[in-house]
Amino acid sequence: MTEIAKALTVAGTDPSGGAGIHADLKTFQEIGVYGMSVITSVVSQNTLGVKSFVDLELDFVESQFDAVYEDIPPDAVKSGMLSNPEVMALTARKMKEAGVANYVLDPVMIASSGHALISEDARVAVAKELLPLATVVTPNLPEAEALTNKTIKTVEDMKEAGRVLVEEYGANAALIKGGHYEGEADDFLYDGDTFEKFSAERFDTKHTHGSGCTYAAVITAGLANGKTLYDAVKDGKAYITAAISNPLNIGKGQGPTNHWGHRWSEIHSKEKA
Ligand SMILES: Nc1ncnc2c1ncn2[C@@H]1O[C@H](COP(=O)(O)OP(=O)(O)OP(=O)(O)O)[C@@H](O)[C@H]1O
Ligand SMILES: Cc1ncc(COP(=O)(O)O)c(N)n1
Repeated sequence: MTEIAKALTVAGTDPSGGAGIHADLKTFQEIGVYGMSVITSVVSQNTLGVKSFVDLELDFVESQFDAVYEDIPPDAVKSGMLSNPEVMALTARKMKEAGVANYVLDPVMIASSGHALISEDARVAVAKELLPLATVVTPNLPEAEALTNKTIKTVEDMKEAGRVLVEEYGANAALIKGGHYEGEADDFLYDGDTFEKFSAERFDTKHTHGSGCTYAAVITAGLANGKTLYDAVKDGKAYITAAISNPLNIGKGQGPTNHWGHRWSEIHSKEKA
C-alpha cells in the first residue's frame, strides 16, 4: 500500500479561495500530500480586501487539534493566521504535546490589502512562544521588521533580520521573503550557519493574493515528504514563481495565485488535444 505523507495547516479562512486554509489545502493536494486543517479564525475577505473576521473559541480550536492528532498525526505542520496571543500559546502547547518535528511558521500579520489580521500584542507572542519551535519562519519584509524591531532597506538588512530571528529568538531557520523588496524577487534562507539565496524574476502582476501562504505550504509539504529544508524551499520557490507567472486573472482586486501554475502548460495541452 502507498504511504502518503500528511500535512496540517493551522490558519484562518478565505472564502474567495486564494489565501489561508484554502490556499494551503489546494497546495498540499497539488504536491501529493494529504492535507488537514485546524481553523483558528473565519475571515470574510476576497481579492478586494478583508471585511471582518471571527476568532473561534480556544476550546474549539483545541478540540480540532485533538481530533487530528488522535486520528491522523501529521508529518509536518504549518501555521498561518493566529490572530491573538491566546491562540498562539495554545498552538505552541499543542505542538509541544505532540512533539512536532517539522513546523513551518508563517507569521501572518497584515493582509496584502493592508488589513491587520493579528492584534499588536500578538507580535510579542510570536517571538516568545512560537519562534523557538519553528523549523523555519517565513516572514515577508513588514513581518520581519515587526518581529525584529528593525527597519529593512537593504539585502544586508534582510540577512540581519534572519540572523536575529535565529540567533536571538531561537528559530531553527528563517526565510526572509523579498516580495515587498525592489528588483528581483530574492528570498534569503539562514539556518544559523549559512545564507542561501532563492532568486526569481519579478513579474509585473497584481495577482499575488496568498503567495506567502502558498509558498509556506509547499515548504511544509516538502518537509512532510522527508525533504531537507533547502530542497523544500527550492521547490517552494519554483512553485510560487510558476503560480505568480501564470496568473488566473480572476477577482476584481489582487487576484489569487495559480495553484496549477507549475503544470499549467500540461493542463492547456490537454485542453487542446
Ligand atoms: N511580483 C512577483 N514576481 C515574482 N515573485 C514574487 C512577486 N511577488 C512576490 N514574489 C515572491 O512570492 C513569494 C511570497 O513573497 P512575499 O514577500 O510577497 O510574501 P507575503 O507578503 O507573505 O505574501 P502574501 O502576503 O501576498 O501572501 C516570495 O518568494 C517572493 O519573492
Ligand atoms: C486567512 C488568511 N491568511 C493569510 C492571509 C495573507 O495573505 P495575503 O497577504 O496575500 O492577503 C490572508 N489574507 N488571509
